[in-house]
Amino acid sequence: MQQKVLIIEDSASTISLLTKLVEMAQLKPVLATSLTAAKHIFIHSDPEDYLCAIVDYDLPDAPNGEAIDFAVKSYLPTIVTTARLDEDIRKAVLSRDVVDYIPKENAQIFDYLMRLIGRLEKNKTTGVLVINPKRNERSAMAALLRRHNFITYECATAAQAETLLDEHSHIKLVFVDSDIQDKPPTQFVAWLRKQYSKEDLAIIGIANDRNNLLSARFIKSGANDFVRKPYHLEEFLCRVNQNIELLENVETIRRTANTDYLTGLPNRRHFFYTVNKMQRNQPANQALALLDLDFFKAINDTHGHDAGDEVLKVVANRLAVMCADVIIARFGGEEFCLYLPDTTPHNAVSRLKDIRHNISEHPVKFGELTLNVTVSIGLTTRSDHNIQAMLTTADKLLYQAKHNGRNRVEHDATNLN
Ligand SMILES: Nc1nc2c(ncn2[C@@H]2O[C@H](COP(=O)(O)OP(=O)(O)OP(=O)(O)O)[C@@H](O)[C@H]2O)c(=O)[nH]1
Repeated sequence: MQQKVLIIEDSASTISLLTKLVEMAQLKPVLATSLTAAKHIFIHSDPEDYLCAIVDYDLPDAPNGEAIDFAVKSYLPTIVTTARLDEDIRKAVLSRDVVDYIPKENAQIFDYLMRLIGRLEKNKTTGVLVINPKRNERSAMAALLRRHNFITYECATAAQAETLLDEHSHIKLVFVDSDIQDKPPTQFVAWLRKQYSKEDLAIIGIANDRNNLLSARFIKSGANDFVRKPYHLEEFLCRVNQNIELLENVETIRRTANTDYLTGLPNRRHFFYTVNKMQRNQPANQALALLDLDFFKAINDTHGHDAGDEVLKVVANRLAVMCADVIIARFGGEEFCLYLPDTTPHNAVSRLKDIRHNISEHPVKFGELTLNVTVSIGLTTRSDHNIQAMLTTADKLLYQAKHNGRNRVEHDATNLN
């Protein structure tokens, strides 16, 4: 279900801007121009339907942030907007459990709001671990992170942290306080860094002002960043967001580099990376198949390149659905490669025959057209081969399949019992 954002705002120009931003984020704006109206709307709603509330500090019936209290009490992650921002208002806003505040100074600041809304959505699946022996400090930090929808974990020692990291792979950020007792903190950071790369886990060191040199020591030991205590809420949140966004950007680049743009399947590069890793376990049985569409050029020539693209996407999707347990890649053009670990020759042959059959029996629809598609398959089940040798063998068998009339599987399995 599309999540909603409650906007409590009385300025027409801000309402129009916020409504557009919320819609751009694929969310549904629900508008109230006063606190009374907001109460009326919200009484019939479930807080779970709302991602957050964007609340004006100064409303005609709530001039001193009373609407913020209403949103916070209603369990809505609350972002405050304000036309005036003096020190008293800043303090008044930050004394409440808000996500953040946005001064309505210029249009640029609304980019920040967009990012903030996007983060609230993404943070729901991101874990953050706070390691600090002082319960009050770590609970306060975890509560702050929860306001931003992070899944939080807390512990007092390095040993407990190791267990939590083992158990929860969605932990992407760790705060290591310099006061941990069971290990020297920088040594613990260095140990963590050996287990988790900078692209997989962000580490932020945290210490109080007296330890001037600690920031450098933390970072030299492998921390991504450092926060000095006592911290300003604004700086703390900026650092959290920056570090998390960096991890996400690396993940996006990684995914893009490993994925075929048209079909969404892994590409050749990723295929080799994954298969080489799996081969280290020396599987007893393995099979490799090359699958090539027949007379594909004719589809392009007769019906156009878009029709050809559609055929590639549909076949790729069918392969992905039929072979969820198999490593599949688009090797280029109209050729796909399948690696079947721990599969007996008998099963490999039978599965590839099923795939051939399925593709030939289910034509691809493209607009008004119905396109008959067949594939030729070369399959090797000689598991003593290395992957390069298996590819060469599968390629020869594929050539035979083409030569022997197409729409067939050629394989080298001898014992099919
Ligand atoms: N639409 C589309 N066509 C592609 C893509 N990549 C390669 N092709 C086309 O795929 C066709 C492959 O043609 P051929 O190598 O002659 O193979 P074929 O027509 O399938 O013939 P056989 O393999 O011998 O059965 C060429 O026309 C390429 O331009 C793509 O991403 N999209």
